[in-house]
Amino acid sequence: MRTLILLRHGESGWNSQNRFTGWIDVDLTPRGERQARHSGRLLREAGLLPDLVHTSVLTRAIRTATLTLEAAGRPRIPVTRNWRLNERHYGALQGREKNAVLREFGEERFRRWRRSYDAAPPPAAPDTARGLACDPRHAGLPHESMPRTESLADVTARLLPYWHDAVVPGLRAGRTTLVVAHSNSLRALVAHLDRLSPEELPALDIPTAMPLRYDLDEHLVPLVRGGRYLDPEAAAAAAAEVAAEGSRSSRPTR
Ligand SMILES: O=C(O)[C@@H](CO)OP(=O)(O)O
Repeated sequence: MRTLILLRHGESGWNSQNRFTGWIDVDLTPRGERQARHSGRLLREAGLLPDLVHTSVLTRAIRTATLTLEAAGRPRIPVTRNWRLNERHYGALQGREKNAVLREFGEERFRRWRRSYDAAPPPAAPDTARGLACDPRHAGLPHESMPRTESLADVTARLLPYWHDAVVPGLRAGRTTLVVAHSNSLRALVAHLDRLSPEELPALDIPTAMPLRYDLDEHLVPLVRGGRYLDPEAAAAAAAEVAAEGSRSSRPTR
């Protein structure tokens, strides 16, 4: 059996302000830091100690991984970072308040942009892609392929090569593997593992900083479809909050 743990970063500044974030590099709030440490304690209590870690190149995932590993008592294990685990590029919606986007474009478009498989939000301005191309974190991503918006299908297409080339070998070698990423890169990964259909995808919401355990057979098929959250009740409540974004106001950052 192989064990994979999926973890969305803790609350970021723009999560608390209810803003679309995407590739914008927003840091954790103090609450997000506490959530990350709590995730580490949950791992330790469950005796689920990672051997390998993969994160995106975004600060909120990198810092969540660091704080989680410290609290789990595994601060020095190998961590690999790659842009392919980044959040979905949310195009021109990045930085905008979810409530305002819902009011401006209506429920149906808002839902399609957030949770459908194939709809991409309107693209960001071309100069944003030029800025990303200069960032050394995206070395290996050709300038002309730098995204200006992404659907979940696009995220799946850029994520799966990393899954197969970098994550799967560790799992096959029997290493307990932690992947610290984002709402939509993890939705893409869960959809792949659980073979979710495009019709099942809209109902999938990943809460912040709730470790999700997948035990996989030798073909990397989950023994339990959907995996198991280490704290299932808290995860269900937090996932319902994510689903309701757009209709909630921002949260004070403490
Ligand atoms: O804004 C984003 O980048 C993501 C995560 O916060 O939003 P959503 O969960 O709505 O896809």
